[in-house]
Amino acid sequence: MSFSHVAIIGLGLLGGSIGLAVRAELPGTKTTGYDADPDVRARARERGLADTVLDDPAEAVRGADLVILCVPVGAMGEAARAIEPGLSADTVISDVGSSKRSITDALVAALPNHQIIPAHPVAGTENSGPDAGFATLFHQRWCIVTPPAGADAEKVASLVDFWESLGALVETMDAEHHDLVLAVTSHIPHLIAYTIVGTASDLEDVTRSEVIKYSAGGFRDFTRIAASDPTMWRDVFLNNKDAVLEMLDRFLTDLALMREAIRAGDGEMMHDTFSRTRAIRRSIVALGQDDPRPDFGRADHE
Ligand SMILES: NC(=O)C1=CN([C@@H]2O[C@H](COP(=O)(O)OP(=O)(O)OC[C@H]3O[C@@H](n4cnc5c(N)ncnc54)[C@H](O)[C@@H]3O)[C@@H](O)[C@H]2O)C=CC1
Ligand SMILES: O=C(O)C(=O)Cc1ccc(O)cc1
Repeated sequence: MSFSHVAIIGLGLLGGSIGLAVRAELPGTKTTGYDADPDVRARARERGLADTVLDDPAEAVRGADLVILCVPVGAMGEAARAIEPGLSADTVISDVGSSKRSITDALVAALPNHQIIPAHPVAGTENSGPDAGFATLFHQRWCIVTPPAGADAEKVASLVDFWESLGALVETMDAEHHDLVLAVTSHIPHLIAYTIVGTASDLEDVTRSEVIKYSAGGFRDFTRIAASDPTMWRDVFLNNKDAVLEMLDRFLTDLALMREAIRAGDGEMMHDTFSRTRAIRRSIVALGQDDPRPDFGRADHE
């Protein structure tokens, strides 16, 4: 069964991209949308991020067979409560949040009588808001679906089909495993970027203009990630606390080993580690999972 009416709650980067992608890839599917911010709703109408943008969350989901919540992780429960009056009994409720365990709990608590099938398209940029979305965001990107125990298999299959239609590669796993994997592949890298850019800008003997001027090195890549939305990332760390702390402990142990290698002049240890990590990068490139688009990450890229 394919979905005929998709409602999108939150019309920023992810919600806007879903709306544009549905129009491009599933032209027979109707989209409606809502955002809590009236300025975002106005911009979403101008850009046509959904066929119809409504001023009321319950009206935005009325008649939809799939609702996708595209709001910050910490706002999922509130957004779910606001749509409840407009839902039908068999509407599938999904989301795109970057962590999964706490969102699943919040959605099940808010909508205990509905089919909740959370998902996380591992696709994004450092840009946010209604101008940031683009139709090809999900092409050749993983989307991880995390069905809770007892989820309706047919509805899970429909959600998998939906994401594949938007160009994504889909994997299913449980929410706990998702949170652990994403802690190390996404959440901690963002934490490192936020921290190193903060450290550099706090240095008293390096001026701000020097930080900007000489940022052509590895630092420049960190500044892109450190420009990501503060509300979104605050919510990720508040909601994936256990997995992030577990992976952060491991990372800090490895960082301390690296500090000791530098202190002891242990070039062999450094060379071994850097060779291993270079091989990881090369296997990612060989799998075609780096992004060949030179301007990927820019909202105006299409
Ligand atoms: N930015 C990224 O690269 C990625 C983000 N995600 C996840 O997607 C979700 C959305 O992120 P973005 O689209 O980047 O954020 P965004 O900031 O571009 O858009 C979020 C929108 O939600 C609206 N909103 C907030 N609370 C609301 C509520 N209660 N009801 C209705 N609208 C509400 C905001 O006004 C905003 O327009 C987050 O949960 C994030 O973790 C997932 C993959 C990638
Ligand atoms: O822009 C980047 O480098 C990202 O890492 C985008 C991103 C951010 C959050 C996610 O949950 C998934 C992807």
